[in-house]
Amino acid sequence: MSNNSLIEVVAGVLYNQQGEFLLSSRPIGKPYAGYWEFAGGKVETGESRLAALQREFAEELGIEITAATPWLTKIHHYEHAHVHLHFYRITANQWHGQLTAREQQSWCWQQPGNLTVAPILPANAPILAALAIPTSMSGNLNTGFHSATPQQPALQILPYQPGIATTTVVYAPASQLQQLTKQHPTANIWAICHNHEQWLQAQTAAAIIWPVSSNEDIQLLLNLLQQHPSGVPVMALLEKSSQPTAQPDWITLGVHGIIQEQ
Ligand SMILES: Nc1nc2c([nH]c(=O)n2[C@H]2C[C@H](O)[C@@H](COP(=O)(O)OP(=O)(O)OP(=O)(O)O)O2)c(=O)[nH]1
Repeated sequence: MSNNSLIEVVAGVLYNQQGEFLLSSRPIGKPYAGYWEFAGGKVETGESRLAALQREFAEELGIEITAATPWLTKIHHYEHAHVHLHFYRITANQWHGQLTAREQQSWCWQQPGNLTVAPILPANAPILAALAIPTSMSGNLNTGFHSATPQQPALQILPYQPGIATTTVVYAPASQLQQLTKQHPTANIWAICHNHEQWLQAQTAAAIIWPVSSNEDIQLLLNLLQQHPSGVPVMALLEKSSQPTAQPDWITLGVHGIIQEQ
């Protein structure tokens, strides 16, 4: 199937001041009516993605979005349409107005990692899992990483080793991902990447870890985020030795979160 037959869709993960995000139910009359989704919809011809997001949030929820950060992208084939989904994050200070259900839909605030509504749109399950990944972590590649602030969902990830419990979240070099996934199909594996080839391999991982120790690492990551937006969340691992290097504004460039090396 050519890319031309893909329908471009934008969807926004809208946050409130408490760090909760918004889900809405799809109105009656649409495919998957009653399923929960992020507000959004199809990009119209000649419209930018941000403009589409602003229009959809105004039409569906009566609020104004002033900015949004590109986050994950995903292609999904439904029976009714083949969609290219572009997910954005919208922080509490990037929108204003009174939330109003303008399409007879329901909406509710949800905590990352603790969903209380069902069913959700089939394409959205990995997206909701990604939301439960903290945006701030610390640790090091030898011993593992953990959430850095108490407000974040708690998470610990450990280096992969044979025999480790499959309920543990682990990381391994991207080159080993395929083999490890075959051995442990249900495991939650993050992939460490340093280059373009590994970035593509890692698109089946639960998340990408991108170690940053030089300006070249930064440049390559920024190019990849631009040219091959990721379907899985990307964590920039800021190595101690890289601290004097000027850091870009990672989150607005599409990185999910930061891991500070300790
Ligand atoms: N809005 C939204 N759509 C999603 C999400 N996840 C997902 O797979 N989709 C799919 C469902 C639909 O096939 C497509 C969005 O199309 P839509 O029918 O909601 O778009 P729209 O509001 O522009 O609809 P319409 O004007 O054509 O009635 O993307 C999501 O989180 N939010």
